Amino acid sequence: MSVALIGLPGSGKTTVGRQLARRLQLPFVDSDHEIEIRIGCSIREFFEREGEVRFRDIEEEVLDTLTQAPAKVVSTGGGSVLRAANRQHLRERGRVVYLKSTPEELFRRLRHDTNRPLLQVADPLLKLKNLFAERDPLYREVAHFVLETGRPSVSTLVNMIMMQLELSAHQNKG
Ligand SMILES: Nc1ncnc2c1ncn2[C@@H]1O[C@H](COP(=O)(O)OP(=O)(O)OP(=O)(O)O)[C@@H](O)[C@H]1O
Ligand SMILES: O=C(O)C1=C[C@@H](O)[C@@H](O)[C@H](O)C1
Ligand SMILES: [Mg+2]
Repeated sequence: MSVALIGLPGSGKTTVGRQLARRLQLPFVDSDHEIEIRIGCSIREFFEREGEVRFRDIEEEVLDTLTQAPAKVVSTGGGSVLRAANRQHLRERGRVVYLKSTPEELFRRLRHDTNRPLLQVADPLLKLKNLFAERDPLYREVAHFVLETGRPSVSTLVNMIMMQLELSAHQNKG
């Protein structure tokens, strides 16, 4: 069964997803990366040229494909939960882990980053606070497990996810 990681930009979906895939011996796929292959340019460029709605259409198609067999670890784009179709595909077709981070923590991590289009604004911390307010309820709705990313290292987070997955596999059997 596939595992999808969801959360705000910078919450660690790609970093944690890669290590988790290694542990589970499953292929790792980053949906943003798949989208960039498909559009033939960076997401940032595409956002500027074609706008967000076109981007979300392509994201929906890519997620529909990635949530189907074969099993894999999927690190999703931060906005993947905005569309109901994506929420349904993610939740019903696999296990979903929400990497929950505070806006302040993300701001510290991403201050110097220029690749995340939504954060190229005058006040990125305010933007992160707004994104959190809008999306945290959606992430929680979709997730089977929620992990706070504040203190744990990446490898601790991976261990915690492994434990949750094993626990839920046992519960499903019993
Ligand atoms: N648990 C953690 N503790 C400390 N730093 C972390 C942790 N997880 C990720 N990071 C760091 O935060 C930054 C963002 O991580 P990453 O690129 O994996 O986030 P993401 O969720 O994939 O972001 P995006 O949605 O924009 O693709 C990276 O520099 C990464 O090394
Ligand atoms: O949070 C978002 O809406 C986004 C996050 C990135 O992962 C990309 O998917 C894109 O930049 C949009
Ligand atoms: Mg990523």
